[in-house]
Amino acid sequence: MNSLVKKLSKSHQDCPECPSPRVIQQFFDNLLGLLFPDYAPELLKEEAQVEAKIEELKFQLSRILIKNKHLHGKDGNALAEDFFYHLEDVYELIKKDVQAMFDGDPAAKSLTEIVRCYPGFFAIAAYRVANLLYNSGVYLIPRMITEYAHSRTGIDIHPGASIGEHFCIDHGTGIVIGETTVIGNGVKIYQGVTLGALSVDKEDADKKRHPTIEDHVVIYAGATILGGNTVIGANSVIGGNVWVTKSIAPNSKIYYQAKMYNPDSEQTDTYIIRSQG
Ligand SMILES: CC(=O)OC[C@H](N)C(=O)O
Repeated sequence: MNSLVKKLSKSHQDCPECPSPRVIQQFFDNLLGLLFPDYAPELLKEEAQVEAKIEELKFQLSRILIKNKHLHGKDGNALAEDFFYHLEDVYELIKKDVQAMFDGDPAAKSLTEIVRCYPGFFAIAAYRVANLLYNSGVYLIPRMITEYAHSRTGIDIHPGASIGEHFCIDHGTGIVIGETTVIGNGVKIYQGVTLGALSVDKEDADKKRHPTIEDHVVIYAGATILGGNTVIGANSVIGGNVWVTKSIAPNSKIYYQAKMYNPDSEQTDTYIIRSQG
């Protein structure tokens, strides 16, 4: 017991001022409530209240970044200023995602429903906020934000992924989008989709390991698309449970056609690839 006390005491002493997950989660929840009143615990009825909330959150973020300089090596105040300077762009992007999720789901009755209920909204909003920080050279805090969304929604989007406008996730549980994934505009994906690496060698850390999904591709539930050189051409449809490790031409439809069990037949399951048109 004495040795455990000693070990724990040393690890507490050695731990830099790590931001706890709870601090980061609170910051993100408050930010989301500022951007989307449907998500806010209390409405900000006056412009002055909005301004005050922005200043409060900017102060919180700069405190976190200043206290944790070892995570980025930069000026925390300048990073926080820069983050809030670009926040309007992120806000506009998330609004387009909300519209895409509304347009993409016949079951959605209102934009409010998307913000209040859809896991895709929460996960994409977390990704967009995290990606803004990630692109300014801060790494651990964005990972904590997207992991918070992962724990809430089951949707795992790496903050380093690059995702275009009007991104739609419906249902979403079990989605994995890797660090070097590139996704174009107007892409729609369903639950259980993996955009992953073909191999997970540590030496490949600086390489593009995850696929590129071009504009207006739809990927149905459970599909797995792997590899940094794999490109899914624009306007393609990837069917449920399909496993793809090679590029697919634009306008393709690829789906897995399961055969019914027939004891008199030798037939096995087949993949079908064909062009739309
Ligand atoms: C999504 C995925 O393939 O993850 C594997 C590994 N974490 C990597 O980034 O390569």
